Amino acid sequence: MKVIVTERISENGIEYLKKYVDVDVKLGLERKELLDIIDNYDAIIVRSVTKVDKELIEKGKNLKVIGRAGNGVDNIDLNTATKKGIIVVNTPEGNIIAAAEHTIGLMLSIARNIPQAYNGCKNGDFKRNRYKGVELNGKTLGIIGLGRIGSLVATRLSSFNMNVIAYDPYIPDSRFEKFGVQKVTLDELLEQSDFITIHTPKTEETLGMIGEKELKKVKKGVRIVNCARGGLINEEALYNAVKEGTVAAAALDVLLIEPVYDKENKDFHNPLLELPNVVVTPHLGASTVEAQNNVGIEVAREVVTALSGKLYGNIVNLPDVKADEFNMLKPYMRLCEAMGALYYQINETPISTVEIIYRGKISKHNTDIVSLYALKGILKPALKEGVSIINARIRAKEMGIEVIEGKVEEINHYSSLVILKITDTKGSMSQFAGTTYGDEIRIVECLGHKVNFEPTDYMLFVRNKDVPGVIGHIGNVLSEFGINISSMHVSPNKSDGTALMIVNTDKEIPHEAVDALNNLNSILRARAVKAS
Ligand SMILES: NC(=O)C1=CN([C@@H]2O[C@H](COP(=O)(O)OP(=O)(O)OC[C@H]3O[C@@H](n4cnc5c(N)ncnc54)[C@H](O)[C@@H]3O)[C@@H](O)[C@H]2O)C=CC1
Ligand SMILES: O=C(O)C(=O)COP(=O)(O)O
Repeated sequence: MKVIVTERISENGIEYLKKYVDVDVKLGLERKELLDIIDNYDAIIVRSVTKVDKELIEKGKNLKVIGRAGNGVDNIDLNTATKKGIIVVNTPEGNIIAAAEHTIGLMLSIARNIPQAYNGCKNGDFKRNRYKGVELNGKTLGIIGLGRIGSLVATRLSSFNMNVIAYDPYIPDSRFEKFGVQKVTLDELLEQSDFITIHTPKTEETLGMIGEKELKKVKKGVRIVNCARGGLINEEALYNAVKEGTVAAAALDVLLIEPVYDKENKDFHNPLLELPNVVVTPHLGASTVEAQNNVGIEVAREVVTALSGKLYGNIVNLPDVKADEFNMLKPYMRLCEAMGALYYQINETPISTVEIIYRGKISKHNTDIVSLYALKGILKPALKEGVSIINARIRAKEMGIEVIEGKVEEINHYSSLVILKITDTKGSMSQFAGTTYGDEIRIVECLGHKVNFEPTDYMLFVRNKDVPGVIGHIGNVLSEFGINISSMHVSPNKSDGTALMIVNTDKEIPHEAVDALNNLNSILRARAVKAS
């Protein structure tokens, strides 16, 4: 496996990668050079500069993993990566302390005019009254986005005796309580805060979320910090608000358009830099020895794990599963993939709805990843290599399939059961249900029949007349092709005189054998099927 690293990550990360894969560290590549060579690589590792956009991903024909040595993934086209079944991993925890501490550093800087005073000193200006600042003590701090970094800032600045309020519509009240932060609306935050800091990711929704309209609502003299992403606070609106004096000062670690770091940037210009009370740092939030050691080694581990096909860890485009929960869910993943795989092997009609119902103990777990395996199983016979668990949900949606998931704690007989109800476009429903015993998986209901079989790679599904001698006929045909039966399950349907027979065999059943079976009078329909 070959991995390209396009931005500086720590040596410990590179050393780790070298133990498992071929690594090319190519810093400062021009965009065109990267586009030309990307198809040589199975994985790419970047920080915030390399734009892993649609064009690059599409050129990376062999890409399986995109690793982000850091937190924000807005430089990666997640949609295209997901559609292509490429795993995107990041290191969301490794640099959050660094980012929180930098935020606080910036806040103190603009409270006390430290950068300006330092510059003044360098130029022989010791006039203290020019740099009189304000204290954080007793002031109201408004945090937009109370996630990992926002909450670190909250707890640290509470000890400065700040009154901390926050706006974050996506988290439960318990998170505000946990950090001793008052939950407010965005308008309340704007109206009440003496200091505002923003810690949301950059998304379509958050880009420009603090604009002209919002800056009209702030307390006069507010100080604002942005150590998240450039443009979350509209730069033109901020410029005007600082110029007018509504905003007393701003500190930005990030800009909407950032020059390429570590290169000369003669053309770089941003009007905000002309304002004496705006302080800018060159995206330094994650630049500490500790944070870079953390994210370097973490990204290396994540990429190696993902390349080896293990689907847990910080996978951005998969549900969050920890290694121990992943191991516990593994048999259910196999079970659901196998149950799903049966549908298109024994039906032709396109699907309109897939219902996945988790009953019993399994219902208490986060089963999102199990559902992805069910969808992958269902779509695999139709899409072959074009579907993976990364893109299964998108592919299902593209095919017009509605996916419904349900959980019911109550259960009889089994400790856990997963039920798969697949409704086709003509309105008929095929139902499968299965359970696990330790690592073993069993399908216990199939198309209205109570059964009990292990889905394996070589199986025969037979609908036959429920008459004596059919088992012998099937045995004879298979033996003519040198195929051994390893187990057999028969489930008669008393009402119509037919039976469903599931036969597990020791090798693949060729077309000729299936044709021979279908020619038997007692057999209504025989199909060779696979569990995956
Ligand atoms: N300057 C730097 O070097 C660094 C910058 N960052 C940036 O910081 C961002 C935040 O990082 P984390 O705290 O780890 O992310 P996180 O995902 O833990 O927290 C983000 C929070 O923002 C909230 N949020 C999302 N949309 C919102 C909206 N419209 N209004 C209010 N809240 C909203 C979410 O509910 C979540 O609680 C990253 O996405 C990255 O862009 C991260 C590390 C270093
Ligand atoms: O981790 C993040 O989101 C950052 O913004 C840090 O970016 P960097 O890796 O220092 O280019």
